[in-house]
Amino acid sequence: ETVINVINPNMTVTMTELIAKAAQASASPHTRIVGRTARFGAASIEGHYDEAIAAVGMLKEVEAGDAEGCHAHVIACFGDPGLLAARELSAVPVLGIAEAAMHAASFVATHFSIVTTLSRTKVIAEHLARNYGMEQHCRKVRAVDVAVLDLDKPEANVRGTLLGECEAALREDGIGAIVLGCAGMADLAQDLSTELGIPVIDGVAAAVRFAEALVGLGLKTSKHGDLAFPLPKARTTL
Ligand SMILES: NC(=O)NC1=NC(=O)NC1=O
Repeated sequence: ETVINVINPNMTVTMTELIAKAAQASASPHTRIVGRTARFGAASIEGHYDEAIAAVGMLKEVEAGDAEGCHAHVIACFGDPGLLAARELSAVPVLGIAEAAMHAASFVATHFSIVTTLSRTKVIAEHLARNYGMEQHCRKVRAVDVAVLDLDKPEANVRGTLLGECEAALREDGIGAIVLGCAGMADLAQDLSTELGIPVIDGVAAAVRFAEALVGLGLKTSKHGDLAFPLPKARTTL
């Protein structure tokens, strides 16, 4: 059995449930998904400050997963908060949903656009695309301006707004695929992909399958050099 620790770095349990459901739907039969929720940080992550404090709570859940002997971690927030810190901390593979989604999109299209939540978080996705060497593939980061915790509210009409933004991207951006820029959109990818007739990628599903692939390849996070375990020293623990 492969155990994948899927961490919601925000503190909203209903989002963890949506994420874990999407993760299990994507996983192979012999993979067990353990969904974990950050117990320190923010109810939702919508900016640099939220990401900084959420990373601390996320890292505690990496420790919990490692203590349980999980085979890989998925950081299920589109900012990939604390990704390299988690890779230092853990010896098993750690994937962020943004990195996984962008790579999946680059395998099926020459160019893609990202559709995320609030306009103020677009810069975070732009920084990630640059850091991941994806600037040649990522044409544009768009936003639907729906708050993360409103994504599951019927009155927010997220599906309709997302569909409209995706159609504009298809018309204007010269792309072949769309990346959904929030873990809270995980349940919408399939439906939008069918409606638009193009790959619409949810990073939760992509990260779970890539994690299974790395485990299957016997690959673990390298502890030589940059991602070696953190140096022992006095630290404030939660
Ligand atoms: N772009 C985003 O809004 N990302 C996210 N904020 C969260 O709280 N979870 C996400 O995936």
